[in-house]
Amino acid sequence: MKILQSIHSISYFSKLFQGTLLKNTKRYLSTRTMRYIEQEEAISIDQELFNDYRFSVDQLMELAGLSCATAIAKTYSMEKVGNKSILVICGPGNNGGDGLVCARHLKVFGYKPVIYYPVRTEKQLYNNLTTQCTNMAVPFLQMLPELSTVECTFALIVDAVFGFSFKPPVREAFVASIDLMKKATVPVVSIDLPSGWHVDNGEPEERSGLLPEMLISLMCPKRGALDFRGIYHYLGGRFVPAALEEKYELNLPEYPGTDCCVLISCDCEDEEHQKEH
Ligand SMILES: NC(=O)C1=CN([C@@H]2O[C@H](COP(=O)(O)OP(=O)(O)OC[C@H]3O[C@@H](n4cnc5c(N)ncnc54)[C@H](O)[C@@H]3O)[C@@H](O)[C@H]2O)[C@@H](O)CC1
Ligand SMILES: [K+]
Repeated sequence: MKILQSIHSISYFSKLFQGTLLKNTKRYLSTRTMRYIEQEEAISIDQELFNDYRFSVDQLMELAGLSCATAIAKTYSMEKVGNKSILVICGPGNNGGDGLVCARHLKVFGYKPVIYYPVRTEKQLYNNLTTQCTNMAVPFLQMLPELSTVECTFALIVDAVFGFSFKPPVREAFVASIDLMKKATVPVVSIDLPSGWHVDNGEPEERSGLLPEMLISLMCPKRGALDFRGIYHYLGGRFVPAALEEKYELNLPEYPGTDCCVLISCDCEDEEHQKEH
Protein backbone atom coordinates (compact mmCIF):
# COMPACT_ATOMS: atom_id res chain seq x y z
CA MET A 1 0.00 0.00 0.00
CA LYS A 2 2.80 2.36 0.97
CA ILE A 3 4.67 1.55 -2.21
CA LEU A 4 1.51 2.28 -4.20
CA GLN A 5 1.05 5.57 -2.42
CA SER A 6 4.60 6.61 -3.09
CA ILE A 7 4.20 5.67 -6.76
CA HIS A 8 1.11 7.89 -6.86
CA SER A 9 2.89 10.74 -5.18
CA ILE A 10 5.88 10.41 -7.50
CA SER A 11 3.56 10.64 -10.48
CA TYR A 12 1.63 13.50 -8.84
CA PHE A 13 4.80 15.45 -8.15
CA SER A 14 6.24 14.70 -11.55
CA LYS A 15 3.14 16.37 -13.05
CA LEU A 16 3.25 19.13 -10.48
CA PHE A 17 6.81 20.04 -11.26
CA GLN A 18 6.05 19.84 -14.95
CA GLY A 19 8.64 17.43 -16.18
CA THR A 20 11.45 18.24 -13.77
CA LEU A 21 11.59 14.72 -12.34
CA LEU A 22 12.73 11.73 -14.33
CA LYS A 23 9.88 9.42 -15.35
CA ASN A 24 10.65 5.73 -15.98
CA THR A 25 13.88 5.37 -17.94
CA LYS A 26 13.32 8.57 -19.85
CA ARG A 27 16.42 10.69 -20.13
CA TYR A 28 15.88 14.41 -20.08
CA LEU A 29 18.64 15.88 -22.16
CA SER A 30 18.11 19.45 -21.15
CA THR A 31 19.22 20.70 -17.76
CA ARG A 32 16.73 23.59 -17.73
CA THR A 33 13.26 23.27 -16.22
CA MET A 34 10.99 23.81 -19.16
CA ARG A 35 7.43 24.88 -18.57
CA TYR A 36 4.58 22.86 -20.08
CA ILE A 37 1.97 25.51 -20.85
CA GLU A 38 -1.82 25.37 -20.77
CA GLN A 39 -4.08 25.80 -23.79
CA GLU A 40 -5.04 29.35 -22.82
CA GLU A 41 -1.41 30.41 -22.53
CA ALA A 42 -0.58 28.83 -25.91
CA ILE A 43 -3.40 30.82 -27.51
CA SER A 44 -2.30 33.98 -25.75
CA ILE A 45 1.38 33.62 -26.86
CA ASP A 46 0.13 32.90 -30.37
CA GLN A 47 -1.91 36.13 -30.33
CA GLU A 48 1.05 38.19 -29.11
CA LEU A 49 3.22 36.79 -31.90
CA PHE A 50 0.66 37.83 -34.50
CA ASN A 51 -0.70 41.06 -33.02
CA ASP A 52 2.28 42.60 -31.23
CA TYR A 53 5.25 41.13 -33.08
CA ARG A 54 3.43 41.24 -36.43
CA PHE A 55 4.49 37.78 -37.54
CA SER A 56 2.27 36.25 -40.21
CA VAL A 57 0.91 32.71 -39.90
CA ASP A 58 2.80 31.72 -43.06
CA GLN A 59 6.12 32.74 -41.52
CA LEU A 60 5.69 30.78 -38.28
CA MET A 61 4.11 27.81 -40.03
CA GLU A 62 7.07 27.56 -42.38
CA LEU A 63 9.50 27.50 -39.43
CA ALA A 64 7.30 25.04 -37.53
CA GLY A 65 6.91 22.68 -40.50
CA LEU A 66 10.61 22.84 -41.34
CA SER A 67 11.54 21.97 -37.77
CA CYS A 68 9.18 18.96 -37.89
CA ALA A 69 10.68 17.67 -41.15
CA THR A 70 14.19 18.19 -39.72
CA ALA A 71 13.42 16.32 -36.47
CA ILE A 72 11.91 13.46 -38.50
CA ALA A 73 14.96 13.28 -40.79
CA LYS A 74 17.31 13.27 -37.76
CA THR A 75 15.43 10.33 -36.22
CA TYR A 76 14.30 8.27 -39.21
CA SER A 77 17.18 8.34 -41.70
CA MET A 78 16.63 7.60 -45.40
CA GLU A 79 18.39 4.31 -44.68
CA LYS A 80 15.81 3.38 -42.01
CA VAL A 81 12.85 4.47 -44.14
CA GLY A 82 14.17 2.63 -47.22
CA ASN A 83 11.87 2.60 -50.18
CA LYS A 84 8.71 3.27 -48.19
CA SER A 85 6.61 6.43 -48.18
CA ILE A 86 5.60 8.66 -45.29
CA LEU A 87 1.87 9.22 -44.73
CA VAL A 88 1.07 12.75 -43.53
CA ILE A 89 -2.47 13.11 -42.17
CA CYS A 90 -3.56 16.76 -42.03
CA GLY A 91 -6.38 18.34 -40.05
CA PRO A 92 -8.45 21.45 -40.84
CA GLY A 93 -6.44 24.05 -38.87
CA ASN A 94 -2.87 25.27 -38.53
CA ASN A 95 -1.67 21.92 -37.18
CA GLY A 96 -2.73 20.53 -40.56
CA GLY A 97 -0.90 23.46 -42.20
CA ASP A 98 2.28 22.45 -40.34
CA GLY A 99 1.76 18.96 -41.78
CA LEU A 100 1.56 20.34 -45.33
CA VAL A 101 4.77 22.35 -44.84
CA CYS A 102 6.46 19.36 -43.20
CA ALA A 103 5.49 17.12 -46.16
CA ARG A 104 6.96 19.62 -48.63
CA HIS A 105 10.28 19.77 -46.74
CA LEU A 106 10.39 15.97 -46.42
CA LYS A 107 10.07 15.84 -50.21
CA VAL A 108 12.93 18.32 -50.59
CA PHE A 109 15.03 16.16 -48.23
CA GLY A 110 14.47 13.16 -50.54
CA TYR A 111 11.67 11.29 -48.71
CA LYS A 112 8.40 10.19 -50.33
CA PRO A 113 5.58 11.95 -48.44
CA VAL A 114 1.94 11.22 -49.31
CA ILE A 115 -0.80 13.45 -47.85
CA TYR A 116 -4.29 12.64 -46.63
CA TYR A 117 -6.19 15.90 -46.07
CA PRO A 118 -9.87 15.02 -45.70
CA VAL A 119 -11.39 18.36 -44.62
CA ARG A 120 -9.92 21.37 -46.41
CA THR A 121 -10.47 24.81 -44.98
CA GLU A 122 -11.06 27.36 -47.72
CA LYS A 123 -8.27 29.84 -46.97
CA GLN A 124 -5.61 31.26 -49.27
CA LEU A 125 -2.82 30.00 -46.98
CA TYR A 126 -3.96 26.35 -47.17
CA ASN A 127 -4.72 26.63 -50.90
CA ASN A 128 -1.18 27.86 -51.47
CA LEU A 129 0.32 25.06 -49.38
CA THR A 130 -1.65 22.37 -51.23
CA THR A 131 -0.72 23.86 -54.61
CA GLN A 132 2.96 23.88 -53.62
CA CYS A 133 2.75 20.20 -52.65
CA THR A 134 0.86 19.22 -55.81
CA ASN A 135 3.35 21.06 -58.03
CA MET A 136 6.25 19.46 -56.19
CA ALA A 137 4.86 15.96 -56.87
CA VAL A 138 3.65 15.25 -53.35
CA PRO A 139 0.50 13.17 -53.91
CA PHE A 140 -2.82 13.64 -52.08
CA LEU A 141 -4.87 10.55 -51.30
CA GLN A 142 -8.63 10.76 -51.88
CA MET A 143 -9.34 8.08 -49.30
CA LEU A 144 -7.78 7.00 -46.05
CA PRO A 145 -5.72 3.88 -46.82
CA GLU A 146 -6.62 0.50 -45.27
CA LEU A 147 -4.57 -0.60 -42.28
CA SER A 148 -2.96 -3.41 -44.33
CA THR A 149 -1.89 -0.92 -47.02
CA VAL A 150 -0.42 1.39 -44.41
CA GLU A 151 1.61 -1.44 -42.90
CA CYS A 152 3.25 -2.41 -46.19
CA THR A 153 3.52 0.97 -47.93
CA PHE A 154 4.43 3.48 -45.27
CA ALA A 155 7.42 3.67 -42.92
CA LEU A 156 5.90 6.39 -40.76
CA ILE A 157 2.70 8.32 -40.17
CA VAL A 158 2.88 12.03 -39.40
CA ASP A 159 -0.04 13.09 -37.22
CA ALA A 160 -0.88 16.71 -38.13
CA VAL A 161 -4.59 16.50 -37.34
CA PHE A 162 -5.06 18.66 -34.21
CA GLY A 163 -2.79 20.90 -32.16
CA PHE A 164 -3.36 23.29 -29.30
CA SER A 165 -6.87 24.43 -30.31
CA PHE A 166 -8.41 20.95 -30.13
CA LYS A 167 -11.55 20.59 -28.00
CA PRO A 168 -12.77 17.02 -27.35
CA PRO A 169 -14.56 14.92 -28.43
CA VAL A 170 -13.16 14.19 -31.91
CA ARG A 171 -15.77 14.95 -34.57
CA GLU A 172 -16.88 12.20 -36.98
CA ALA A 173 -14.78 13.34 -39.98
CA PHE A 174 -11.52 12.57 -38.12
CA VAL A 175 -12.42 9.47 -36.13
CA ALA A 176 -11.21 7.03 -38.83
CA SER A 177 -7.85 8.83 -39.23
CA ILE A 178 -7.19 8.77 -35.51
CA ASP A 179 -8.29 5.12 -35.24
CA LEU A 180 -5.90 4.19 -38.05
CA MET A 181 -2.99 5.85 -36.25
CA LYS A 182 -3.92 4.03 -33.03
CA LYS A 183 -4.00 0.64 -34.75
CA ALA A 184 -1.02 0.97 -37.09
CA THR A 185 2.21 -0.71 -36.03
CA VAL A 186 4.33 1.78 -37.99
CA PRO A 187 5.67 4.63 -35.85
CA VAL A 188 3.51 7.72 -35.51
CA VAL A 189 5.10 11.16 -35.22
CA SER A 190 2.75 13.71 -33.67
CA ILE A 191 3.09 17.40 -34.38
CA ASP A 192 2.62 19.57 -31.28
CA LEU A 193 0.29 17.09 -29.49
CA PRO A 194 -1.01 13.60 -30.14
CA SER A 195 -4.33 14.25 -31.91
CA GLY A 196 -7.34 13.57 -29.72
CA TRP A 197 -5.44 14.25 -26.50
CA HIS A 198 -6.76 16.99 -24.27
CA VAL A 199 -4.40 19.96 -24.56
CA ASP A 200 -4.20 20.39 -20.77
CA ASN A 201 -5.14 16.96 -19.40
CA GLY A 202 -3.28 14.81 -21.92
CA GLU A 203 -4.18 11.25 -22.83
CA PRO A 204 -7.90 10.43 -22.53
CA GLU A 205 -8.90 8.99 -19.15
CA GLU A 206 -9.54 5.48 -20.37
CA ARG A 207 -6.01 5.37 -21.82
CA SER A 208 -7.47 4.71 -25.24
CA GLY A 209 -5.50 7.49 -26.86
CA LEU A 210 -3.04 7.59 -29.67
CA LEU A 211 0.49 6.63 -28.55
CA PRO A 212 3.03 8.21 -30.89
CA GLU A 213 6.66 7.10 -30.91
CA MET A 214 7.77 10.67 -31.44
CA LEU A 215 6.35 14.03 -30.41
CA ILE A 216 7.51 17.37 -31.77
CA SER A 217 6.32 20.14 -29.45
CA LEU A 218 6.23 23.50 -31.18
CA MET A 219 7.28 26.75 -29.53
CA CYS A 220 7.16 25.08 -26.08
CA PRO A 221 5.55 21.88 -24.80
CA LYS A 222 1.84 21.94 -23.95
CA ARG A 223 0.67 20.57 -20.61
CA GLY A 224 -0.93 17.47 -22.13
CA ALA A 225 2.51 16.44 -23.42
CA LEU A 226 3.46 15.44 -19.87
CA ASP A 227 1.64 12.15 -20.63
CA PHE A 228 3.89 11.42 -23.63
CA ARG A 229 5.26 7.88 -23.28
CA GLY A 230 6.93 7.47 -26.65
CA ILE A 231 10.65 7.50 -27.39
CA TYR A 232 11.65 10.82 -28.91
CA HIS A 233 10.43 14.19 -27.69
CA TYR A 234 11.68 17.10 -29.76
CA LEU A 235 11.10 20.81 -29.47
CA GLY A 236 10.81 22.80 -32.71
CA GLY A 237 9.50 26.15 -33.86
CA ARG A 238 12.54 28.20 -32.91
CA PHE A 239 10.87 31.55 -33.25
CA VAL A 240 9.94 32.62 -29.73
CA PRO A 241 11.32 36.11 -29.00
CA ALA A 242 13.45 36.26 -25.81
CA ALA A 243 11.08 38.79 -24.19
CA LEU A 244 8.10 36.43 -24.64
CA GLU A 245 10.11 33.50 -23.35
CA GLU A 246 10.87 35.53 -20.24
CA LYS A 247 7.34 36.88 -19.82
CA TYR A 248 5.81 33.37 -19.87
CA GLU A 249 8.77 31.85 -17.98
CA LEU A 250 9.15 29.19 -20.63
CA ASN A 251 12.78 28.27 -19.80
CA LEU A 252 13.34 26.83 -23.23
CA PRO A 253 16.35 24.56 -23.68
CA GLU A 254 19.26 25.75 -25.77
CA TYR A 255 19.07 24.76 -29.39
CA PRO A 256 22.40 23.39 -30.63
CA GLY A 257 24.11 25.96 -32.85
CA THR A 258 21.86 26.98 -35.71
CA ASP A 259 19.56 23.92 -35.47
CA CYS A 260 15.80 24.49 -35.78
CA CYS A 261 14.92 21.62 -33.40
CA VAL A 262 16.29 20.06 -30.24
CA LEU A 263 15.80 16.61 -28.69
CA ILE A 264 14.50 17.26 -25.16
CA SER A 265 13.99 13.70 -23.98
CA CYS A 266 14.80 10.30 -25.32
CA ASP A 267 13.57 7.01 -23.89
CA CYS A 268 16.01 4.91 -25.85
CA GLU A 269 19.30 3.14 -25.37
CA ASP A 270 20.50 4.80 -28.53
CA GLU A 271 23.42 6.71 -26.99
CA GLU A 272 24.55 7.83 -30.42
CA HIS A 273 21.15 9.40 -31.13
CA GLN A 274 21.29 11.25 -27.82
CA LYS A 275 24.86 12.43 -28.34
CA GLU A 276 24.28 13.55 -31.89
CA HIS A 277 21.15 15.56 -31.14
N1 LIG B 1 2.35 30.12 -32.39
C1 LIG B 1 2.45 28.85 -32.61
O1 LIG B 1 2.72 28.13 -31.71
C2 LIG B 1 2.24 28.28 -33.93
C3 LIG B 1 1.41 27.17 -34.05
N2 LIG B 1 1.29 26.48 -35.17
C4 LIG B 1 0.42 25.30 -35.24
O2 LIG B 1 -0.89 25.68 -35.09
C5 LIG B 1 -1.55 24.78 -34.20
C6 LIG B 1 -2.77 25.45 -33.66
O3 LIG B 1 -3.55 25.72 -34.79
P1 LIG B 1 -5.08 26.09 -34.75
O4 LIG B 1 -5.31 27.12 -33.71
O5 LIG B 1 -5.49 26.38 -36.13
O6 LIG B 1 -5.79 24.79 -34.24
P2 LIG B 1 -5.65 23.25 -34.52
O7 LIG B 1 -4.95 22.97 -35.78
O8 LIG B 1 -5.18 22.66 -33.26
O9 LIG B 1 -7.17 22.81 -34.67
C7 LIG B 1 -8.18 23.70 -35.03
C8 LIG B 1 -9.06 23.07 -36.05
O10 LIG B 1 -9.54 21.82 -35.58
C9 LIG B 1 -10.95 21.86 -35.48
N3 LIG B 1 -11.33 21.12 -34.28
C10 LIG B 1 -11.15 21.48 -32.98
N4 LIG B 1 -11.64 20.52 -32.16
C11 LIG B 1 -12.15 19.56 -32.96
C12 LIG B 1 -12.82 18.33 -32.71
N5 LIG B 1 -13.10 17.90 -31.49
N6 LIG B 1 -13.18 17.55 -33.76
C13 LIG B 1 -12.94 17.97 -35.02
N7 LIG B 1 -12.35 19.14 -35.33
C14 LIG B 1 -11.96 19.93 -34.31
C15 LIG B 1 -11.34 23.31 -35.43
O11 LIG B 1 -12.63 23.49 -35.95
C16 LIG B 1 -10.27 23.92 -36.33
O12 LIG B 1 -10.61 23.78 -37.69
C17 LIG B 1 -0.47 24.45 -33.20
O13 LIG B 1 -0.76 23.30 -32.47
C18 LIG B 1 0.71 24.29 -34.13
O14 LIG B 1 0.73 22.99 -34.68
C19 LIG B 1 2.14 26.82 -36.34
O15 LIG B 1 1.47 26.61 -37.51
C20 LIG B 1 2.60 28.23 -36.36
C21 LIG B 1 2.92 28.87 -35.07
K1 LIG C 1 -1.12 16.57 -33.94
